[in-house]
Amino acid sequence: MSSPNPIASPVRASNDPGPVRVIAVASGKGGVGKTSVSVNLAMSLQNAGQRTLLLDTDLGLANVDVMLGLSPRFTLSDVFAGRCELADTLLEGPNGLLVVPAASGKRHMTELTPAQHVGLVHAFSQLDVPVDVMIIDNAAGISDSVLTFCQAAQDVIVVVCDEPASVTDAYALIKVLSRERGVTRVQVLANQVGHPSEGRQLYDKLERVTAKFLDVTMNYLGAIPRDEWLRRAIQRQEAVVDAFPAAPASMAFREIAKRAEKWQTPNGPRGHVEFFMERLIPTTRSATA
Ligand SMILES: Nc1ncnc2c1ncn2[C@@H]1O[C@H](COP(=O)(O)OP(=O)(O)OP(=O)(O)O)[C@@H](O)[C@H]1O
Repeated sequence: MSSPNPIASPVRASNDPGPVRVIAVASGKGGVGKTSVSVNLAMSLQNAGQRTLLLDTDLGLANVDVMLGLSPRFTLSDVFAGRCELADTLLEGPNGLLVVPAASGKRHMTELTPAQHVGLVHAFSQLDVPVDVMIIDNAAGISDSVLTFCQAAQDVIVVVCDEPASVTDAYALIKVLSRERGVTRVQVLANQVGHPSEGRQLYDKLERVTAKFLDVTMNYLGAIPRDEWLRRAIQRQEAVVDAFPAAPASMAFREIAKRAEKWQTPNGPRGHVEFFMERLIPTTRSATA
């Protein structure tokens, strides 16, 4: 197997971390900016002093590592193939951000079997790194994997943009999460907006229809402007918050991160998977072992 990964060695801080906050980023429709949101939100939280782990679960079209200019030696696909341990995949990104990369182009891997899900969450329970926040960058669509990761998270951010398909696909995702997976709260983030009011209008559109048909609490998280600096940062393989901190998108991401930091971690686990995910942190592990 691999040589020992320095990041994966026990580096637990002496102060016990609180429960890890798990935030899933999803969108329904592809290409709305979900990975850009995941990367920049994770980076903003890390820069604000939250020890953050960014998990790329998009096994079909992974690109978190590409966006951050990282060169994975192992990816999640290797974990599933038994070629390495989860700890071997851990990469250290800018400012100490931890990244678990997925593998691009493995279309057949986009759907995890229930056993692989259990294996993954079990592998997370074995990780011995202190983390305050875990951001999950999901694949587009409404696959079982997406639903499971969203269900496992304490908060779900649904990214929308100003395209009719984005709003209808976001609604379809929220509907399944609410009706089939017991998700009761959804944060909506509008991306690529031309004007702040555009974000609010998108949210209102979505909220009207969810209020009518679904039993789910919606919250407007805010908007990220359409920003040429973000595209340039992608070309430089950096998070825009690091490459161009004064860019409008960077300022918006920092605001969103501040809001996310204030979210209350629920007292009890929502479901079986969340129970295991919470074992990511050592204190809970000993309490639940
Ligand atoms: N706020 C923004 N301003 C300008 N361009 C943006 C913004 N957000 C995303 N983009 C553009 O949209 C493209 C797609 O973004 P991204 O890869 O983050 O989307 P995605 O939803 O994760 O896609 P996929 O579904 O394929 O994983 C980016 O390469 C970038 O050019």
